[in-house]
Amino acid sequence: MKVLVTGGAGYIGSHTAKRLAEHGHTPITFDNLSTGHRALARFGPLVVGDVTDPAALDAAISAHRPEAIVHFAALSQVGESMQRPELYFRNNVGGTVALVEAALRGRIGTFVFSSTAATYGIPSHVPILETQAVQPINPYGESKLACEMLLRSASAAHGLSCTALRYFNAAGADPGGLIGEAHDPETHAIPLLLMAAAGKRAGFAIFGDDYDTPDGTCIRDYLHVTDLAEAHVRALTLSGAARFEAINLGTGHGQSVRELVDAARAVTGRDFRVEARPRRAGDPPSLVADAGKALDLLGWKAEHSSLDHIMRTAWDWTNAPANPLHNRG
Ligand SMILES: NC(=O)c1ccc[n+]([C@@H]2O[C@H](COP(=O)([O-])OP(=O)(O)OC[C@H]3O[C@@H](n4cnc5c(N)ncnc54)[C@H](O)[C@@H]3O)[C@@H](O)[C@H]2O)c1
Ligand SMILES: O=c1ccn([C@@H]2O[C@H](COP(=O)(O)OP(=O)(O)O[C@H]3O[C@H](CO)[C@@H](O)[C@H](O)[C@H]3O)[C@@H](O)[C@H]2O)c(=O)[nH]1
Repeated sequence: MKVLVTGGAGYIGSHTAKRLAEHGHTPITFDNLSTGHRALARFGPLVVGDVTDPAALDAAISAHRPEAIVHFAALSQVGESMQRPELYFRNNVGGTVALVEAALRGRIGTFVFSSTAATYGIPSHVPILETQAVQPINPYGESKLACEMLLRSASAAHGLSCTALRYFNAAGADPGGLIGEAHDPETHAIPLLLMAAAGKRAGFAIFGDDYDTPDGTCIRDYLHVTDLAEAHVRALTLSGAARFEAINLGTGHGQSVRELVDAARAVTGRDFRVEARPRRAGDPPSLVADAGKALDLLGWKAEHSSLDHIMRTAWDWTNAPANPLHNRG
């Protein structure tokens, strides 16, 4: 199958493109390289373009004739979204509107969308089921929820088959050392910890140690990016016109920020400075997936997501020559 992968030059998109190619599919990456890297788009053709640009989308679709779309292209920093909500709605919602319209013009019937646990906001129950209320607490989560609403309606109106995958925390890197997480600036806990271990940062700040959790720090459900990639390939096989599903992708187990610190020290064998700072705005205390629906519908469960494997592969990637950020301070 030919699959248009928007955002395929980014972290999760590049791992999914690799997995698609391993399954015999052809990923066509469509990316504006705003936060992605040309070097990560190495598993099929790369079209440089913007998802908010209908003409660029039409040109890519008529040149490559994809049968399905996997849509990763988005801005995804919660803090930035609080400062510049209009940018997040324009890029994330505007891009998804343009892409749905292009899919309809190009008669592409299958659409897989990168959604997020941020759609739940502060959950009333953990682990979180897909039936729980979606009440995002920041513009990033709101923009993703708006996209889900469009996809649900477009599915009913036009017979599109749409799957919104609500990721919990993507982490780790492909063990081959050629692709991984390369955000600049980096805001995610695991790469920041490993940059501190590598001496590229002065230390690591824990954002809040006074939460109502066992050790006072936030709990998240960390999922290896190769597990995440496999779920997308399976989602493409879900069929049925006018079908919309929102599916959690997580392990069902949570880890605290302090547990991350311990794992980073154990895997790297290095010590680094760690200090507690005030809470970061917009951080829910605990986000853990109930991943039962993914098992039922996709036959998928996390298989490579031990914290040790996540940390080891992320550490190898921190030090890999192919990492676009390798030589930066
Ligand atoms: N990283 C996580 O833990 C996580 C968790 C939940 C959801 N997500 C979602 O997964 C997706 C991928 O996240 P990521 O961590 O790989 O981010 P990333 O920044 O590495 O990848 C996003 C890619 O999209 C591209 N892009 C952005 N706007 C574009 C536009 N208008 N046109 C074309 N390309 C554009 C960027 O250049 C980049 O290559 C995003 O939609 C994000 O919201 C990520
Ligand atoms: O320097 C840091 C960075 C993070 N954290 C904490 O570490 C945890 C994880 O933070 P981070 O890695 O930034 O991920 P999240 O903020 O949980 O967000 C990720 O996971 C969400 C779904 O759970 C997605 O919606 C987002 O796109 C994705 O970035 C949180 O409790 C943070 O407060 C720190 O203590 N210090």
